[in-house]
Amino acid sequence: MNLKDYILNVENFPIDGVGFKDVTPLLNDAKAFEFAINQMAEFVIKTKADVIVAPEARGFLFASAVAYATKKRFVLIRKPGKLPRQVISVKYDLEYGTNILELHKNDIKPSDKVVIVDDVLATGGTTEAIIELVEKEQGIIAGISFLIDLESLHQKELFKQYPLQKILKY
Ligand SMILES: O=P(O)(O)OC[C@H]1O[C@H](OP(=O)(O)OP(=O)(O)O)[C@H](O)[C@@H]1O
Ligand SMILES: Nc1ncnc2[nH]cnc12
Repeated sequence: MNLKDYILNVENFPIDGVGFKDVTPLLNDAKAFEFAINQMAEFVIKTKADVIVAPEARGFLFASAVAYATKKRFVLIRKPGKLPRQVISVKYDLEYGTNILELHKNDIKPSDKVVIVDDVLATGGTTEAIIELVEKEQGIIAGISFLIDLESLHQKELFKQYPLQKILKY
């Protein structure tokens, strides 16, 4: 199966100059979604991580399915004001704007082995923010899995110090 057949490029969304990778056709196809989740799950098992961490909103779609498939704990990273208990926060830059991400305090325990799952790697700002949040809680990054890598938007070596999965490259 060629998963690229299920990713649409939408020009000038959400702002002029951005080529937006729309993953909804992949989610709309049960076999394509299963195929993608199985590849991510294989990678997550190899990392021997204890915890899967992912950012809202699209990250949740993939990470919760991978957490279910691998029987791993799932910890949420959310945009500001969404998590009800005490949080730690970081600010970061996106391909289209800036953002803040938050993690519930104590969701990650010291020495937890953490794998980050997300749909798209663009500038890497989101993932860098997640790494900062995890490391503030003394978690250890055991791997990072992306469905899509937009290679022109970041340096080639980005995150190479970690076990890294990039299923589709553009
Ligand atoms: O590598 P980066 O430049 O940080 O970009 C990648 C992030 O951007 C998208 O999320 P977005 O913040 O658009 O939120 P959404 O999932 O709620 O649409 C995507 O799901 C990644 O999390
Ligand atoms: N070009 C893009 N397409 C889809 N998601 C993104 N997140 C950041 N940049 C993106």
